[in-house]
Amino acid sequence: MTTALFGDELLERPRRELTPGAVHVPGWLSLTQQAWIADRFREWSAGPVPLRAASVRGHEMSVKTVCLGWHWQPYRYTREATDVNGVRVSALPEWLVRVGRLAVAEAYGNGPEAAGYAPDTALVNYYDDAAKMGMHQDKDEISLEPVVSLSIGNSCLFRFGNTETRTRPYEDLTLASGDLFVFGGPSRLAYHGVMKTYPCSAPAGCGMGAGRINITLRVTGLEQKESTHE
Ligand SMILES: O=C(O)CCC(=O)C(=O)O
Ligand SMILES: [Fe+2]
Repeated sequence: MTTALFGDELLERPRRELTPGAVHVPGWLSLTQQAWIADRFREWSAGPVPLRAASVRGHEMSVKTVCLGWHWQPYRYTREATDVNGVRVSALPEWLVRVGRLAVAEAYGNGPEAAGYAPDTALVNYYDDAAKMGMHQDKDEISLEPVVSLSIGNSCLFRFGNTETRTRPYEDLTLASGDLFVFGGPSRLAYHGVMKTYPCSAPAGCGMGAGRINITLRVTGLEQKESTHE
């Protein structure tokens, strides 16, 4: 059927600004880009700091995370993964900084904000079929520059709310493989979470046979330079 070949996905899921500064762009990454990033994910997962579930008050999160540039642990950033193996995390690759700039340009237009966007960390989350993430704010960064989110693999039910409470008003939307979501400006500190993922929903060719990955690029606002003597 040609409707499978030329699907209505993008018509059904138009690009949209949910709240001021929060922009969802479905299908932003091509399948080739997704599969290439999925390969990088498998490399990052092996170390120097392996993919792990962070512990919050003694309980492991269901999501597993590997970090680049800065290591996130509840609720701070360090260069060394002191809660895992004490080793320094890999540098944030230049190509991800570039993807971040392209993403901000896509969301807000190709102006000075995009040109000056300089993420210094990436949190790469892996969700198995049971994993979810409760409503939270991304507020361990000093900077209020936008967060850029990229999703690959299975779709999820993403909840994006308001800056005041974990509760309504919020909106539920699907983040599918290849989707871009940028939240900045008045929405930068909005509560958000992943209610569930949809097993077996990943498109063929995206590079993820199972599970979902989400990469968030962020500006920590911590020291600018990586020290050069290490
Ligand atoms: O997986 C997602 O789409 C969101 C991840 C997230 O909110 C986070 O890492 O802080
Ligand atoms: Fe978050």
